[in-house]
Amino acid sequence: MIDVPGPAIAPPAPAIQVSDAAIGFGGRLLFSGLSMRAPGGMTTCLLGPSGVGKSSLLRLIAGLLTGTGTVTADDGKPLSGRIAWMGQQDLLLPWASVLENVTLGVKLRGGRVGAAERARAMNLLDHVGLGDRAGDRPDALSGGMRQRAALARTLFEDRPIVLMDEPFSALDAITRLDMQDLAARLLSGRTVIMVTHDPMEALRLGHQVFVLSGTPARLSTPLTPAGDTPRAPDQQALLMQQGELLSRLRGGGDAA
Ligand SMILES: Nc1ncnc2c1ncn2[C@@H]1O[C@H](COP(=O)(O)OP(=O)(O)OP(=O)(O)O)[C@@H](O)[C@H]1O
Repeated sequence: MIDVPGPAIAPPAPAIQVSDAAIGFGGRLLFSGLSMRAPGGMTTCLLGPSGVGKSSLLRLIAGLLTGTGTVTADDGKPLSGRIAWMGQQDLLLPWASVLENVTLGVKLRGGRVGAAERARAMNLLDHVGLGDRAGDRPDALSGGMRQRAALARTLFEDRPIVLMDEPFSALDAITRLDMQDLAARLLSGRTVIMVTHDPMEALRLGHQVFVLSGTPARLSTPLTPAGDTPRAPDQQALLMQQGELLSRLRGGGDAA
């Protein structure tokens, strides 16, 4: 957890268990009998070909999509209210300042943004390197800065579970590496499930990496890269695992 002023320390992040999940649209089954565990306080990455059902699985976990099966936390408490979401589009309100965007959740819940909330948001903006841009409108920021603002907004919600759907895919390669470093640092200790198209991103950030593939889709046995995150992209072991993931993505991988 990052050092932010606030009344409470976030409790330990729970593990998430998906059991026997199935989703279909218009008579087409994306997957069925799918089970997956995302360990508490760790990052689980999900790769797979376009259209296989990664976002649908993430939305099912978020409770945004109805399917069958169960999604539970291992502490026995409901998931509702404990999940923050970050997607590919930053969804910043163009007429609000960066600071107002970060604290938006308070207003959406009918609350008032007071000095404590502003201080916490400013602290987060400092952490993502936007402390001096708090008063700017989002259209004055670069794409990378906007994603950093979106990350600050996600962190402001201070939820133990963070679901991320291709959060960095719109960024150039270098900005993306920087964002991965930042995310690994700031999301440490939370239970994160991240959908990405980039095997190296998954290997840099994930404590476990699944590939979802096939029709209907199945999950591979997870890869579990060694070492702390974010891992250096030029590690020999990571490059070999990248090859393994690419082969799984092309359909040659194992399915659990
Ligand atoms: N609400 C919906 N109604 C009907 N079909 C849907 C809906 N949501 C997703 N689909 C379909 O389900 C399939 C899987 O979509 P999903 O977005 O989960 O895939 P994905 O693996 O995340 O793809 P991508 O990597 O391209 O984002 C697609 O064929 C998509 O058109």
